[in-house]
Amino acid sequence: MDFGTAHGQDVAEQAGVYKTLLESTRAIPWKIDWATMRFAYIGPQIGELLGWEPGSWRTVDDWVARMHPDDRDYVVNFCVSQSKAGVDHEADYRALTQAGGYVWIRDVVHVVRNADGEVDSLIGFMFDISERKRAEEEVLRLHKRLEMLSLTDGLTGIANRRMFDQRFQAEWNDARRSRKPLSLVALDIDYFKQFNDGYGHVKGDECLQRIAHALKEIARRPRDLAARFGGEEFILLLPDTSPDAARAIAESCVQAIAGLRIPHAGSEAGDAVTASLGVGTVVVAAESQPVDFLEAVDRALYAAKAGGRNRIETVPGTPAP
Ligand SMILES: Nc1nc2c(ncn2[C@@H]2O[C@H](COP(=O)(O)OP(=O)(O)OP(=O)(O)O)[C@@H](O)[C@H]2O)c(=O)[nH]1
Repeated sequence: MDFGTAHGQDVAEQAGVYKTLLESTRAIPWKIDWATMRFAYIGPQIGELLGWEPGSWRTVDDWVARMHPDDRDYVVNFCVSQSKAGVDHEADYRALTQAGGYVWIRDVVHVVRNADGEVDSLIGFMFDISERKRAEEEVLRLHKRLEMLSLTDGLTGIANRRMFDQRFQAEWNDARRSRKPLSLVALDIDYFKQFNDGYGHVKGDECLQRIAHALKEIARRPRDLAARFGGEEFILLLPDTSPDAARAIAESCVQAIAGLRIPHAGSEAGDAVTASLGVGTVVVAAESQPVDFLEAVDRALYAAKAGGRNRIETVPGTPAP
């Protein structure tokens, strides 16, 4: 019996089994020779996944060239430094397909050292993680949407009280640093209870929507914000806005609402929908509080109500422009 041949056959058979195993998994095996930086092997599955034939993967440059440009620097630097240090690692990146698309890959890399402890080669597996990435992106998208919804008023689609509170605090802090005037315009629809009673809640909702839309058109500078404060009350946050400019914006609100000509037979302030407004401007001092300013503007609004409605009142002591 020729043991040598039998042993040789066993080894060959075993190698065949391993090759079949490697090439029938969904993960794509590969090997790079460290000295030459050439692919010693890449599984044929790569052709199925990316469209590039196995033979076209010659050197690491082919790998780098077929990576999304935005991922390239980070992934290459990371993999090279880990490999040089002899540390096993993994990296996620988008691989270019022959058709011009991208597939998310997780590359899991093992650093093989020779008897002297020097890096001999890299072997690894590429996994197609597109599904997982899609799921992650979907979660992120839903999260952003949820966050946006939590800051938006459901009826009118403009900012809600929560968003106003956040932005007001941020602008307050900014105004304190910059010493630039910060203005608020608070607006409450007149005799809205009678409107609902006379025309019904659906028309009431429609009225709120139209007014919200008009206010959003007025608060149009990038940092301005029109928000529904609650019920039939709205508020405009106007950073870097002088008392005169804030007053002019309040007047625009009055005109815009008049321009909508929403009939309101039950109003004692006219035969169309009107609003009462409070306006205030502050140059923020170190010790002053946003809530005090907001309350002062709200008091001006109620002074406008008490004064007969369909008018604008200004917070007393509003600083000169
Ligand atoms: N249709 C509709 N009505 C609302 C909504 N939110 C608040 N309201 C109504 O707004 C009305 C507010 O009434 P009041 O607070 O008495 O104020 P008003 O009738 O406008 O009186 P003045 O503000 O004093 O002129 C109530 O009838 C609420 O039901 C809403 O989302 N949709």
